[in-house]
This record gives sequence, structure tokens and C-alpha cells, in this order.
Amino acid sequence: SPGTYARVVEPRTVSNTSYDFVIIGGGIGGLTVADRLTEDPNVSVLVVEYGPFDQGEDSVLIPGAYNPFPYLKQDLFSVPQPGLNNAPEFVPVGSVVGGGSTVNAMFFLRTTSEDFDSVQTLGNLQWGWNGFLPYFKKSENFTKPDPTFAAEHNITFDSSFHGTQGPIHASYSPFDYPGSKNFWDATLATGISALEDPDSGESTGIFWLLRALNPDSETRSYARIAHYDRVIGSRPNYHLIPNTAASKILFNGTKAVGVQYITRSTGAVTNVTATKEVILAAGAVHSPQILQLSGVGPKAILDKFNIKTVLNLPGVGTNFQDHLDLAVSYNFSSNLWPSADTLVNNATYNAEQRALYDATRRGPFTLILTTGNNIVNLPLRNATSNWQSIIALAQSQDPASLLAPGTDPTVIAGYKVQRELLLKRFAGFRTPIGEISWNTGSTTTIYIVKPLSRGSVTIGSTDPLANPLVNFGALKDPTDLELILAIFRKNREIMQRPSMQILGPTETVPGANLTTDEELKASFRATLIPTNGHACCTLPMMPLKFGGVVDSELRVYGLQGLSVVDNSIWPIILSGAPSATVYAAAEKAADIIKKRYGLTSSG
Ligand SMILES: Cc1cc2nc3c(=O)[nH]c(=O)nc-3n(C[C@H](O)[C@H](O)[C@H](O)COP(=O)(O)OP(=O)(O)OC[C@H]3O[C@@H](n4cnc5c(N)ncnc54)[C@H](O)[C@@H]3O)c2cc1C
Repeated sequence: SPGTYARVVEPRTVSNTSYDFVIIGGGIGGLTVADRLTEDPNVSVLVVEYGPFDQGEDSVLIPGAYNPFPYLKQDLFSVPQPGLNNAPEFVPVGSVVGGGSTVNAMFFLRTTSEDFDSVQTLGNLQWGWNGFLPYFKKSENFTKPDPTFAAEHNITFDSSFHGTQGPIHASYSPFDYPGSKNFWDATLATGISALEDPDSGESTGIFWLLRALNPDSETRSYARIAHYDRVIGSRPNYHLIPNTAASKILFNGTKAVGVQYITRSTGAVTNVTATKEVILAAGAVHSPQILQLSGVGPKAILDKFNIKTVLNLPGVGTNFQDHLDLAVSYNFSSNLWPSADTLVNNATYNAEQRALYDATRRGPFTLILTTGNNIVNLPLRNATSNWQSIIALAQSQDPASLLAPGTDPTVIAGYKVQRELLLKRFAGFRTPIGEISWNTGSTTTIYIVKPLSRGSVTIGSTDPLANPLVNFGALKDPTDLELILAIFRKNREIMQRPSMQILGPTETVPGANLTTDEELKASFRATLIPTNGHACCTLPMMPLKFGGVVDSELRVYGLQGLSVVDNSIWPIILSGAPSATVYAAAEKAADIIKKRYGLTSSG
């Protein structure tokens, strides 16, 4: 209803005013922090958001009608990727209030506790798993599945790891296609074990996926509802302007004192003052762009565009990482009915099931089509007996030569320590490096979640409305291709087990006829997507000597009054899907910032 938008302020209302905090970006990090800071009625917050509000479209709210494209930034492509036959690749980022949470596939999956050990090892003692778990719980409203349904479908969980009072709903789709059981059994037959709860800190094995799904309405639970609509009626101190691009952070010396923004419909430029802090939450692709446009970043880049240097900070925009995404396709001669394909190919079934959903909130429309409910998370050692030679291949690489020429020595040093840490994880059993998910129809998706290659984000012009140059750095390190091969071959093994074979699968892409490592790798280079929309790590929380950009309290080094609260802060990409962890990290960030200024939580 229009009433929910009551606090959307007109640009003219904002101009020449001042707020305690100005937050750039109304995605997961930005809205979570805005919500928590405005619990203190004496604090004023403005969120500047590039995109519009969604209009409650089915494509946003209903899992079975999911379509992210209308709210993705349509014209954002990477620079050509030499590792992928020189193709430029689409860069998916949500450009809408709620950011990625409005467009994502609703995987609500934490990461292994070993990822937090890594964050700690890289200089952030107060970011351990045990201290972080309360923030996971605070952000979450977990609903148990129906016990009969759970028993029939291999759903297990440990309630002690979940929160039930938080703003984001986490629940299981109350539907599955029959083929999932075949996949489950085939996976177990390869020696992979069932995992009780992937949100417990242990995250390897096969398990049922939790989704950011409201179990009453079976619709998306996302930051716009959870951290804006939910509270806005009682928060005159919480303002948000949509359709507005932050163009730069304003500095007085090295202190951030405000934000300049552009009203996209008119091009009008406005300055707004932040008396306490500017908080950067434009996501891992745009936050480094905004910093560079504001004069904070590698000096050579700032000089190239004649931008006055506020601070030479070499790490800004380096260390770019994302999950890799490989689709494997099949024909089935005797697949079970229905499958995920039925909803796509059979209009009668689709109409019946939509009517069922509308009437009862049950059936396949409670499920996102592209991936199944079952996920297999694999550490390298459980994927291949070749794990030692893969680690040896990685060790034989010269890290400096895998980064762009001229990369700052601190950034190279940080990359080296990350690689050493990652290779230790590769030799263990607790960090997944890959995931497999069969959608019960024609597609299995393989994700590589711990790539060794690194990319970058840099400005390509001084126009704040132009896209930055995104370089995935895909497959720069040849080890990444071996990781894909290992998971791919494990997936073939699963497909060859009797409970999948009775469905009569024939692999059509890459194709059953491709058998040698070289044939398969050539196919991967042609079909791999270098992103799962999980861009991260471009303003990493690491020591300055390792190319870090923010300290353990999320403050940008060398500046005052500027914090970062989005998915840019991780040093190494998380194994899990990012959103659950970004919500929790933003809850932690809000506590850190509240403490810094003595704010209350009375809201
Ligand atoms: C298609 C897709 C599918 C995904 N699927 C999943 C999934 O199933 N599970 C999961 O956990 N994660 C998924 N993700 C990833 C997840 O949604 C993101 O990692 C998460 O949203 C990152 O949060 P953030 O706060 O860093 O940034 P975002 O949520 O992206 O928010 C950044 C916000 O900043 C705004 N912005 C950018 N530039 C400016 C500017 N100049 N001025 C003002 N505002 C600006 C953007 O419009 C955006 O709203 C998916 C992402 C995509 C794109």
C-alpha cells in the first residue's frame, strides 16, 4: 500500500539537510544497519539507493514465478575474460530497494565455521564463529518443517543453532519433486554423508536447503520488508530516497562529512551532510567504485583520471571474488513425474499448480525452479583422490604473476597469505570447495565456492553513472579448472549410481562423449559462468600490510567517519550463499557502530 512508502522522502526535502548517518546503498547491509541504528529515536539516518522500490510483482515474491532480471542492472558486463575464450560476462547485481535480497534465489545458507577461523587468522580476532553465531540467530526467524514432511524428505536440523525472533524468515519449501530422493540416495551411495544442519558451522555433506521464505504466505522474505516496511511506520528518523545514485563521498581532509548524490530522473546533484558517519553499503561491485570516485584507492588509478587523492589505499577494488557456476544438462528417458521441467513444459500442470498455490500456498510454486532442495557440499578431499596434486599445482604458481601487472606489494602479500590458508583448508575436511545441486529436471548446477583466482573493480571514467570495469579474473589460476573438473567428475559418479541410472540420464552438455580432462576443460572454458551473483571481498577486512581496506571494526584505514557494511568486507569468499552471513555481519556492524557513538536500542 502507498502508506508503506510514507518515509520515502522527496529529493527536495533532503537537500541541504543533515543526518547523523548517510548510508550509501539500500541492499542487505545498508537496510539492516539503517533499521538497527534508527532504533535510537535520537538518531537520524538517510539511505541513498540507486534503484526503485519493487511493486510486489510475482517475479519478486513467488518462488515458482522467480525472475531476477527486471531488477538487475541490465547493462553491466565485465571486461573480456581471457580464461573464458575472451567473452565479456554479465555481472548480476540487484538495483532495487533490498539489493540482492530482492532478486536472489533465496538460498539461506550460512558458511562453514572454518571461514570465520580464516577471517580471524587474517587479523580479525573478534570475528570468530562463537561470537558471530548470536548475530546469525538475531537476524533469523526459523520455522521448523512439518514433522511428517521432514521425515519423508530427509530434512534434518538442529534448533539450537537457529533464531526464531529475527526479521528474516527462514523456512523449507513444503514441496519437493519425487526425483530428489533418487539424487539423495545416489549421493549417499558414493560415500558422501548426510549433514544434520548446514547452519551449525559444519557444512559438508548432502542436506536440505533452507530458504529466505515466509512460511505463512510462502513468499520471499527480504531486506525491504524485514528492515524497512516492518519498522518504517514508527521511525520518523529513518529516511530513504530511491532512484538516486551516490556519486561521491565528501571529505574534509581525511574525515568523511557527507555524500553527493544524483537524482537519476533529473540529473540534479545534491550534497547531504553526515554528522557522525558515512556508511558504505553499495555492494562489492559499486562500493569500491564510489571510493575511487571519491579519491580513495590505488593512486595510479586516481591519477589516471585526474581525481584528487584523498588517500592512496592500494587495496580498494582488488581481491574481487565470486562463485563459479557450471550448468550440466541431461535428457532423461524415464524421469519421474512431475519434475522441475514439468512446470516449464506443461502449461496445464503449471496452471493447476499456480491455482493450488494461490488457494493453499502449497505445491511447486513454493520452490524456485532453477535449483533443487538438496545440496551437496564437498571439500576437495571428498571430491577427488587427486587432491594432493591439485594442491601441489596451486603451490607451484607464482601469486604475483596471477595479479595485474603493477599490483601493490601489500596486495600481493595479502594474496599470498590467503592462498596459504586456502590450501590448508583444501587439505582438510571442513571447508567445501564445491557444490552440486540437481533440479530434478534437465539441469544440474555445479558451483565452485573457493576459487583461487582474483579479479578487480576499477573505475573506467569519472562519470558516476557509468559502470565500473569489472574483471572476474576467471580461471587466472589454472588450479581453478582442476577444482571444477574434480566436482564435475564427482557429479558424474553420482549420476552413475543405480538410483539415478533408473531415470535414464544422458548428459548432453558438456556431453557424455567428452571424457578426457582436456576435452572437459575446453568445454568448461566455453560454458562456465564466472559469477553466481556473489561478488565480494573488494574492500577486505585485513591488515594494511596485506592490502586490507577496513579494520576489524569496519572503518576504512586512514580516514575518519567512514565504515563499510556490505559483502565487500570478507578477505576470502564465503563457502555458503552470502546473504545469511551478510545479514548477520550487518547486525554485528550495527552493534559496533552503536557502541562507537553510545546509541541505544530502544526502538
Ligand atoms: C541473481 C542473484 C542471485 C543470488 N542468489 C543468492 C542466493 O540464492 N542466496 C544468497 O545468499 N545470495 C544470493 N545472491 C547474493 C546476495 O543477494 C548478495 O551477496 C547480497 O545481496 C549482498 O549484499 P550487499 O549488502 O553487499 O549488497 P546488495 O544487497 O547488492 O546491495 C547494494 C545496494 O547498493 C545499491 N547501489 C549500488 N550503487 C549505488 C550508488 N552509487 N548509489 C546508491 N546505491 C547504490 C544497489 O542498487 C543495491 O541495492 C544472489 C545475487 C544475485 C544478483
